[in-house]
Amino acid sequence: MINRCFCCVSVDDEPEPAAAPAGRRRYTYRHQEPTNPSRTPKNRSMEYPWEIYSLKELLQATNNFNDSNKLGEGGFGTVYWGRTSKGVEIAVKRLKAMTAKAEMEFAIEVEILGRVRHKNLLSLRGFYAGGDERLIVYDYMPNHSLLTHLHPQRGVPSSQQHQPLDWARRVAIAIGAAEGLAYLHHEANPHIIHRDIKASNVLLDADFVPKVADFGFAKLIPDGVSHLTTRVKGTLGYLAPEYAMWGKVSESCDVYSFGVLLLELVSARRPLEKLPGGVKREIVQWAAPLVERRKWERLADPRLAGRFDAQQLRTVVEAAMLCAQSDAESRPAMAEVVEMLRFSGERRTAKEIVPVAAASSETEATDLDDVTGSSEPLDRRSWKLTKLR
Ligand SMILES: Nc1ncnc2c1ncn2[C@@H]1O[C@H](COP(=O)(O)OP(=O)(O)OP(=O)(O)O)[C@@H](O)[C@H]1O
Repeated sequence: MINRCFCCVSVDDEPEPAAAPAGRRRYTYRHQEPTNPSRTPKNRSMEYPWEIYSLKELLQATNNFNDSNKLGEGGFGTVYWGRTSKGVEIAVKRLKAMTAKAEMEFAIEVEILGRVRHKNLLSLRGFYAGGDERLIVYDYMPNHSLLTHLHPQRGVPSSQQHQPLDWARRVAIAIGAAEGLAYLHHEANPHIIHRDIKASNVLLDADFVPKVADFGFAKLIPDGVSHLTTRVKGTLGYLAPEYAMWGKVSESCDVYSFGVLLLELVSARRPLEKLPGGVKREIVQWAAPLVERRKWERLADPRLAGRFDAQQLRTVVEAAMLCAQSDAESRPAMAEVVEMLRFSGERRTAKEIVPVAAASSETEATDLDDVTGSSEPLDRRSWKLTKLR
């Protein structure tokens, strides 16, 4: 059900709350995010400022939604770059068609983004809703989505493809995105499940600070409810098994998707690969045997050419594998993931990172020893052991 007053939209698409409040863990993770008092909101009834734009203003800003302003296209809309009369760069998502589904996405996005603010979440600047036109205005992210930095972009000449992200940047992106998600799960009130965590929904600002975006599929979780049963939305390759099969959605579905995203970030492999013969392989299936055999270096993006911190890589991959466990109950909470990743990020500064390619080929011959030797079970206990080493 959508309440169509967009300054107090309430959204509820066919939830069936399955109450299991007993034993629900509570986390005290807090981010330090001062709101900017210098901004004068047009809407003072909201905790966070956003504006109701006029159509004229957004037409002017985007040069009448000119094709040359197009940033990209998603399932529900096309996104355009624009500049406001005050000189601010914006991204405007224009809904393609006024279907009930599209309007639902619009309402959810505006509702959720209007109530959250965090350095790692894409900020809502405002919206326009009139006639058949639905427009959402965001901060413009000059470094586009993480996806464009990990995989070659179709139709883009090789000279214009992004340079590979260096290791320090990848770790910082992992930590930032985890913090944004932890805020949604543990701090936002009510808690929010994103439901579509993937590389194209992590945008990068001018300093490559990651911003989790695209809340069109998000769910608000009433207090005391551990999961909801709902129609499956999201993207193949990132879906937690219990969600894909039974539509059971909880914060741990996001944790699973985040695990897939971490593996993608480290390896630059697609979450779902088509093997010769048409068989599809998930990134977790690709990574698991390498993790079991402790072949950490083989998990790294070849374009890094060995320039990564091997210990840090191992910690990030371990965190990813914990997140992407098929048993939802065994997955860590995002607050724990943040802790694991922060620990890995603090281990070394970028300057200390030395190429390990030579070292990895040297260790190849002795790698087999690891299979029977010092391998520990990969669980939270093993992560704690790693941390203590
Ligand atoms: N604030 C922004 N700044 C810069 N680029 C953006 C911004 N918001 C979206 N984009 C770009 O616009 C394109 C379309 O985004 P959109 O969120 O509509 O779809 P998507 O995430 O690519 O696909 P899907 O609909 O499956 O989620 C993406 O390439 C994205 O990188």
